[in-house]
Amino acid sequence: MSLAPAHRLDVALGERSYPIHIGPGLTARGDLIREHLAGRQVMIVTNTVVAPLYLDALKASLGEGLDIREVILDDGEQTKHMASIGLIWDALLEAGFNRRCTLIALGGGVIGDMTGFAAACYQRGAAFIQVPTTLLSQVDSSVGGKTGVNHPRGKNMLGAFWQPRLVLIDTASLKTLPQRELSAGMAEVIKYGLLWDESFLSWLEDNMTALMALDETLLGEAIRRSCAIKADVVAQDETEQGVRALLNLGHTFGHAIETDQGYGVWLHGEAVGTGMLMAAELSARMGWLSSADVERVSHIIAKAGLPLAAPEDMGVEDFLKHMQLDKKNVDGRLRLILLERIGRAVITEEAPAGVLADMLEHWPRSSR
Ligand SMILES: NC(=O)c1ccc[n+]([C@@H]2O[C@H](COP(=O)([O-])OP(=O)(O)OC[C@H]3O[C@@H](n4cnc5c(N)ncnc54)[C@H](O)[C@@H]3O)[C@@H](O)[C@H]2O)c1
Ligand SMILES: O=C(O)C(=O)C[C@@H](O)[C@H](O)[C@H](O)COP(=O)(O)O
Ligand SMILES: [Zn+2]
Repeated sequence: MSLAPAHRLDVALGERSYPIHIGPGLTARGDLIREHLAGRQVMIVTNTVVAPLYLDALKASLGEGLDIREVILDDGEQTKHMASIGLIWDALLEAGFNRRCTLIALGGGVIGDMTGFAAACYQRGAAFIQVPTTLLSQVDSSVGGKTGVNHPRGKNMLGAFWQPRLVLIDTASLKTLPQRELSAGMAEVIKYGLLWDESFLSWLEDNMTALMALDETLLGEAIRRSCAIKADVVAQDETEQGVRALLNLGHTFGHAIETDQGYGVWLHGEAVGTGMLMAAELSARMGWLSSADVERVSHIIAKAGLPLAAPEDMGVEDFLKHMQLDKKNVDGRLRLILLERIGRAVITEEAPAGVLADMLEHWPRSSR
């Protein structure tokens, strides 16, 4: 008999509710996946880095009697565009798959976001399952159903809300993850503490050194707590009409950096790390955070190995140009996620333009 996963959480969305299983070795638990397949037809979507590491194990665990195909995409954020979605659709049609097929995303957030988007549109909606293999995708992108691709003018500008049927998180897959990617994922973990749960932030401060050294028990706990917060927020506001926007803390600045520098030059998590510190500094200028609070944010972001300075060639106007296109804005008014205090984020249109511009002008810059 198979062992139970270490943790199970649920994203409560009525008839579209789904489980998140977290634990080491879950890539071998094809039985958990089989329960959620729409039919016999299975398309695994992965990339050239992840396929040699985990594709065979996943296929073997799915067992007999299925029609399993695969599409192996190029790697990287720069591949997160419509042409890659076309390749997934081509593979599905080539295989003759119908509406009762299931797409499985095996990889990081780029693969997860694209597989979900391809599934959302395929024959007006096919089932999909997330098997996330980076820290970032395990704590954030695999949960909540935001799917999509980038446009040269802006991050995630084309997409759909489309929920997976299952999120299967094998924490052992983090052993092969490069340290830079671990840091990037840690940015989104820190985000939950900053926006929702001060006690989680304190726990991260106490344990960051061990987490960055891949302590398995602590990482499992960080992933569980992160997914629990995300599942809670998404269950309250699936399509970002209100509270879900708080999950965008640091992203207005971060997406501006990613778009400006060219996708993949700054990792998403790196840009979010710097963006969260910028949000903290602006919150202090609004009179909400103290300078000790900002120092606290700066310290944990640095401890996770994330950059603090903005790109040296990005001026105030570059930031503002990208921020004007942000999806949260309403009728041309800039909406930001700032911190009222540590552990409590707010959506605001109140930041004065002059204060924002001054903050951006004096922000430290460096080359990468
Ligand atoms: N949908 C959401 O809610 C949401 C949330 C956060 C981020 N995102 C998106 O996620 C993307 C970033 O995801 P990411 O940080 O996972 O990047 P990624 O998908 O590019 O993966 C990072 C790198 O790690 C490699 N990799 C993956 N698993 C590995 C493993 N186990 N061992 C070794 N290498 C491995 C990948 O091939 C890639 O080179 C961005 O596009 C971002 O916009 C989406
Ligand atoms: O799930 C959410 O909601 C988030 O905002 C999570 C973010 O970490 C993630 O980067 C998301 O893709 C950003 O969404 P966008 O709507 O700002 O493109
Ligand atoms: Zn993010």
